[in-house]
Amino acid sequence: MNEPLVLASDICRSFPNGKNAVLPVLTDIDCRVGTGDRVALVGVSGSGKTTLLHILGGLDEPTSGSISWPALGAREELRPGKVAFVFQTPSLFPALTVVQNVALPLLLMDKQNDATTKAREILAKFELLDLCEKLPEELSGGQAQRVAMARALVTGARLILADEPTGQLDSSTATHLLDLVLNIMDGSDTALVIATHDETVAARLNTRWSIDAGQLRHDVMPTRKSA
Ligand SMILES: Nc1ncnc2c1ncn2[C@@H]1O[C@H](COP(=O)(O)OP(=O)(O)OP(=O)(O)O)[C@@H](O)[C@H]1O
Repeated sequence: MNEPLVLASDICRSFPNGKNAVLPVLTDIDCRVGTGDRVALVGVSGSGKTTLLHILGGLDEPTSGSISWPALGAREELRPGKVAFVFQTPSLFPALTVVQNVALPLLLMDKQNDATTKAREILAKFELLDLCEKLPEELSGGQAQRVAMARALVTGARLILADEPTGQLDSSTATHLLDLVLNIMDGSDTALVIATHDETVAARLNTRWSIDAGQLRHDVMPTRKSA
């Protein structure tokens, strides 16, 4: 059953824009993310992809409209256990090793006992076991994004929101990251929403949302198998 994780209705988001002016970014947006969904959120730079992801994950609130998380609970209960973010810019803690970075959300959830074991398990799936004791500064961009993805998946969150996770990677590194993510999530109920400029990334996901001039268009794509 495709259970609703996020329901957004008539969402508008505007920002102050100089004296007495506002910048409307999102206008009357309706959307739903259900269990197991794989959504590509596309749109030109500045179209509002990050803004929408932040609203869907409860990091930001709409100016008007309503949003709820029927299967997840209240906004303040979403993170880190139920909703996980992968940010556009590097977000690993520089003083923590790879395995410590990935274990961190489990520690925040008071799951100290098996945090390191779980972190190592997910790092193995991302082909990163040999980098466990490295610091973020010792990683390539592609390795760092794999660690960030591993950290998002380690808690068993039911919704992963990834903001251009491949945006700074070359195409073969980007493809490898996406292959790993889709294979690891294959058959899982966890939903994935990826904001991307990259049409090859978007083509790998079965639902496509595009933002243009504040409006969200929904295109359902034929299901594609991960490589
Ligand atoms: N906190 C803020 N205050 C004011 N304006 C903002 C704020 N956050 C976003 N904006 C504006 O909202 C618009 C949409 O920004 P957003 O980052 O959501 O776009 P995007 O599609 O994710 O862009 P990119 O692909 O370049 O990351 C931009 O014009 C941006 O300047």
